[in-house]
Amino acid sequence: MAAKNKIAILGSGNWGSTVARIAGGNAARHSNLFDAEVRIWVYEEVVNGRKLTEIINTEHENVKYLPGKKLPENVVACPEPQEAAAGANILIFVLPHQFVKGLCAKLVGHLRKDAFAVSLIKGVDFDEGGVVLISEVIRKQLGVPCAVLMGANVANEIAEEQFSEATIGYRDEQHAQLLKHVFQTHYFRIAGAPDVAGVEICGALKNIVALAAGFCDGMGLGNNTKAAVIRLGLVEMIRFAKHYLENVRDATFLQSCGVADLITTCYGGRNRRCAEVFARSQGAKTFEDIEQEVLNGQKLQGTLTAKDVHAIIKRDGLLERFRLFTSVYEIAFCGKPVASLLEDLGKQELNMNGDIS
Ligand SMILES: NC(=O)C1=CN([C@@H]2O[C@H](COP(=O)(O)OP(=O)(O)OC[C@H]3O[C@@H](n4cnc5c(N)ncnc54)[C@H](O)[C@@H]3O)[C@@H](O)[C@H]2O)C=CC1
Ligand SMILES: O=C(CO)COP(=O)(O)O
Repeated sequence: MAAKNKIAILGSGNWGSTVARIAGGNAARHSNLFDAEVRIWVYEEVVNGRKLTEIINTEHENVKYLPGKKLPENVVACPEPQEAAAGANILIFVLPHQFVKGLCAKLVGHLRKDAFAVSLIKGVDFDEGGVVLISEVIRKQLGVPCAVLMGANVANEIAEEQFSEATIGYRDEQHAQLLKHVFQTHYFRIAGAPDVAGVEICGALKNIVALAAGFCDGMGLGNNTKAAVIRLGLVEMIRFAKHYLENVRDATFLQSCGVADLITTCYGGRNRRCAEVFARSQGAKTFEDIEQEVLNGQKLQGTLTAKDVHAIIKRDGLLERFRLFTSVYEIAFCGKPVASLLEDLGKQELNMNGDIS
């Protein structure tokens, strides 16, 4: 008899813990489909004198990253990733993208033969060849297929069970159908798109645009400016996706992973919040200072992505085609004044033919 589907969650931050509420609930509810126990890998740390894994396994709450929300009792915290992944065939990767290679290195040789992954990670990697999606990093390092799930998903709102949507980007339709059962609830609605690259790159790039939106907020600007920044950012996201990746579908940008995630992050995300603080500090604080001061251990993904994206578009002589991405990088890392964002955007001639290419 085939082994039962078993879910492991690799990562336990703000989104990882929220997803543990959802996947834990669904594993218990769909007992015909899933083993009830869901293990979650927790990067061990001491919180109020106790190990975080011990707190989660006794209080059923991640008091540091998702305080005030109970996790289902069938969610079991493990300090070692191999222990969390043992016996699981559905591996949910949900940790800051800078840590994914180190995690995968520990998992090599410890996975079930029929294991497959889904990445909820919003970031991107680069090598000499160009853009490397995080789902590709996972697929190559572990030798497992990897889908993605992205969307307009500010974790705290989903933990409140407010209605929202997400998009699964997949290659294997059977995996996607099973993943829908892992994630879907009455308040968290799942769509699919056979476009892993398109879904994933939207999730990574919108974080750069969110920094620009936060700069606008920090300068005290209003809704029209932010809407323009969101639109210009979306154009650059589409341009970047089409330039660097193959077969990205136009329809993907209209899914939750596209325009909806861009909007929610530009209004309610951590990248936006930290960029606002950065702009108000007028050069007195770095993003590293602000991440530590504002996020209590949570991590920014947009600044790293802005740096990496800038390196590749500079290498390829494309800075003029990506003025918003370039400007965000120069403001965040090169000491350019925040107001230069709008000067830079104002220098580009807009098309009179309705074209956005
Ligand atoms: N929080 C949100 O609203 C959403 C987050 N995401 C994405 O999900 C991914 C994970 O984010 P969150 O769960 O929010 O995490 P988080 O930013 O809330 O927490 C950081 C996590 O990193 C862990 N960590 C710290 N140092 C580490 C190390 N050296 N090695 C491994 N782990 C370490 C911490 O223990 C913690 O679990 C990110 O790519 C993010 O963009 C996606 C949708 C929504
Ligand atoms: O991805 C997110 C919402 O979908 C969260 O964005 P932040 O990482 O900026 O909070």
